[in-house]
Amino acid sequence: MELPLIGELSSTACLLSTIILLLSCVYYYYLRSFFGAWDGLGVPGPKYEFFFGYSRQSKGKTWLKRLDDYFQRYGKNVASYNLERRCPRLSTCDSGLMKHIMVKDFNNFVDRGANLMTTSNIKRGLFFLDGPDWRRIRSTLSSVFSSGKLKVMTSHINRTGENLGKHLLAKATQKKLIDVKHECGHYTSELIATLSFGVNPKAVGQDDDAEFTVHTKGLINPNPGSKLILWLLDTLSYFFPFLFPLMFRLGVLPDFVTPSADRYFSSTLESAIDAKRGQTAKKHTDMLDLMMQVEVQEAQGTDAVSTATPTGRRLTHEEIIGQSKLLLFAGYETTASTFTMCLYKLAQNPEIQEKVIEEIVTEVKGDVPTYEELSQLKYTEQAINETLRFFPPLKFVERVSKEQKTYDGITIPANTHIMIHIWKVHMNPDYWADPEKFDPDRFSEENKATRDSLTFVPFGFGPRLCIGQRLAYLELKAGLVHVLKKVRVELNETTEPKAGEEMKMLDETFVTPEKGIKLAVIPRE
Ligand code: HEM
Repeated sequence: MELPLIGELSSTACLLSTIILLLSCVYYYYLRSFFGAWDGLGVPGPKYEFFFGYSRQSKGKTWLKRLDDYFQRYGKNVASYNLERRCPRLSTCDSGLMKHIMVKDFNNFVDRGANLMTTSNIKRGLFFLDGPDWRRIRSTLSSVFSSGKLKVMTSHINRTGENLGKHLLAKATQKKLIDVKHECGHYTSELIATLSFGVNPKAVGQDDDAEFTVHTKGLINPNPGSKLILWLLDTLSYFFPFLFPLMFRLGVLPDFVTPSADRYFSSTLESAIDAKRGQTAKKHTDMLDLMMQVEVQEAQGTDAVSTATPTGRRLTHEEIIGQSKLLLFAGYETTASTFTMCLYKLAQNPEIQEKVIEEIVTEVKGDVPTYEELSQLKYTEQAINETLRFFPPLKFVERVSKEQKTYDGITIPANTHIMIHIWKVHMNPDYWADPEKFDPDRFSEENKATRDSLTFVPFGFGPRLCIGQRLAYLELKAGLVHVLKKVRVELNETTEPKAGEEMKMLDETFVTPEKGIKLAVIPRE
């Protein structure tokens, strides 16, 4: 074997060093292109230190805890850079600034910039849309959630609620414990299926998850293998930001939406739409019916955006399928986890549970509550709100700024990714006295009148507020009425966490207690 000559070696080394130097220069200028955005603006934060300091200072801590460290150190507004999106990032829990972003200067912060890497048409769902598409579809969907439509939905909700009440009473009579998340999940999954597209999976009362529930749970929940790949790529993309979009385009990245669940819902929805088209002169009650009323027939060659009416109320067939999938996803986990945590908190605080029962008994005259009676349940709503303050199903909401502007001395550069940290607002002692105490009276009319409304934002705020907020309250109140008319919930020696222990969640994205929640149910009469 011939050995390479010294001269050849040095020229190879020279070539390699030049390439490395060139790549470093390109990478440096690439980072500089967005890494200077906070310079001279005076907003405190780790900024450049973020790059390495993020992991070094906060070893072994979850990202929420790490962020908490930053809030402690820098205050309510923390400036850094979002390496994945290649833009400045502002993390905030400042109710004053939130008011500018979410309400006063909303037009500068319309977009959420949520880029879901998927080929599914759920991407056409309201949550993921920006700009004119978001405005058009938001105004169309608003009519689906009007008081009149919600009133009609109450009878569907009562049917499912009654079944849940009877099922829990049977468990109570048999002295069986209940897995609260399982029962509440079946309630909300049955409701969202019925209300969204008139299909009843009859989930309530079943031991196993119905096919519908399995797919709803799995829709945007990559399997552990995919999660690991996504996590690795996510970490690598801090150094090679082009990696994520490139691999997605090449089709080698796991889809964020589970393909089997996506196919299941596409075919279920297409069948439901076909069946509905075949019907003549019927009452329109579910969300799919309502969306079909404003559908633009693509077959007629009309383009939804350019032919939108002045009120912007038009939807294409593809958008209807996308909205339906999104409503399933958005409406299932959020409401199920709130119902679960509310029952848990009521079991932990029997005197508060007693007050809720008392109100239900006083206000709800018959076996099933009317829409009007549900709206009279003030204390019950206070208990739901206090649960949402403790356990907001979404930890943060996002916005992207259009132009650089200054609000109360804080300058936000253009194209900044803003993360509004709901959990930090809700647990902030500057806004809430004794935040760790569960106290529904914080939401009494008198207390509400003296509180800054931006300090309680489980559904977001302003024009991009959760569109399903009123439906969620309706489902939660009706659920509580049907359950508490039949049974009381109590802690049991198997209930986790034990008194004084912190509740651990499976991950930081959703409110899913690591060990589930088991409660005893006691018949009320
Ligand atoms: C306790 C239950 C729920 C909670 C806590 C919740 C929370 C949220 C939050 C925080 C946002 C973002 C708002 C913002 O950026 O300002 C949101 C958006 C949204 N939610 Fe909910 N949600 C719940 C139930 C529902 C239900 C039942 C539905 C529909 C069936 C729904 C549909 C949506 C949609 C479509 C959006 C996107 C709105 C837009 O971008 O215009 N949510 N939700």
